[in-house]
Amino acid sequence: MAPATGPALAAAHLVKTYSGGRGKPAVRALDDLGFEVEAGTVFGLLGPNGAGKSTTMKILSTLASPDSGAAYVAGIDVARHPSRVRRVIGFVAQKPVSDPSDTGAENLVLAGRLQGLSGREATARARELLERFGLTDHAGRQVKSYSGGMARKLDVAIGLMHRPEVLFLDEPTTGLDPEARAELWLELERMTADEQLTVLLTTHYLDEADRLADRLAIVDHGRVVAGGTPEELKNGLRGDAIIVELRGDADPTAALAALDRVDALREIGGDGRTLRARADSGAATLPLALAALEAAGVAVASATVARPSLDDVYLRHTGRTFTRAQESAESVLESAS
Ligand SMILES: Nc1ncnc2c1ncn2[C@@H]1O[C@H](COP(=O)(O)OP(=O)(O)OP(=O)(O)O)[C@@H](O)[C@H]1O
Repeated sequence: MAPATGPALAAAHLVKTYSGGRGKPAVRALDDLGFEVEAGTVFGLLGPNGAGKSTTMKILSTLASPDSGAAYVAGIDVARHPSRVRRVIGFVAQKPVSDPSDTGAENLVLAGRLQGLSGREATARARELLERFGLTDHAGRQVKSYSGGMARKLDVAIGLMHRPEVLFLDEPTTGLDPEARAELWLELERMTADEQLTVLLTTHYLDEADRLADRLAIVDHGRVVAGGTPEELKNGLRGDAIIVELRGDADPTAALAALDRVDALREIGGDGRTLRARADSGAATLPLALAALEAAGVAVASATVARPSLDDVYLRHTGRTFTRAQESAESVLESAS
């Protein structure tokens, strides 16, 4: 019988608290967080800013230690054997790692040499990765002349030089324009199909998680609040979402009360002028909802029916929409800076 192979990544009961500093309260970044990732798959950690994604990634990649709990990469205990773990992982951080005054090829070869490849091996691997990421024609140009998308692809290639078993991608498309994001998604999909790689991806883009991740953990306040494939998570929500945007002069409280009177609607909630509810059949229920709003004198700017999205999954598990969570995290970060 073949030996049982364990998960490529495992985090169990991770707790991490940062001291607040200068009289501020301590921050519990991770609060009993855990998940497992099967080898050869892409696993997404999805959550708004401050949810604890980067801290989790830092612990798994040996850059930080948890207060308690355990983490394993390729079956290796991260706390006990950090240098063994470092040999099997690649890490693509949010900030670029390439030297802007060197060429793309020089950056790759240097990264390979630092990872212990011979000059010949590094040159061959660099050529292979430049080809894979469509950078061959730009290999001899200084990185400072690259577009944001090209520089990001080079960062990913640098992380792959030593053929890691596990690649960490920390918010890979943050800061890229939509076209460059779409292109990088395509490259990442090709990369995971070609290389026998396990990928841990953090993102605060719902569409990115939906597109790239085989399985997801939705992280909120340092905990995994839901996990599964994107489809499983969405299918777990019965029925369609009805989204109503109120006109500026409409009263959201009166609108919520009006929707409450429609029997076919459930999980009614609101974020400012955007109201959401669920119904088994969105198309059949929308006219009833609009009639109830009209009868209550509530002016509607627009109304839509949508199949469940990851935003609905997030709302179900955290009680707030992803956009609202992201906005409030950003305002906390702004007031702290
Ligand atoms: N070095 C640190 N010192 C103090 N607090 C920290 C430190 N690093 C992270 N935190 C706090 O821990 C919490 C989790 O942060 P973390 O960076 O892990 O979240 P995240 O989900 O990755 O968010 P982001 O997308 O902004 O990186 C946040 O409240 C953050 O402010």
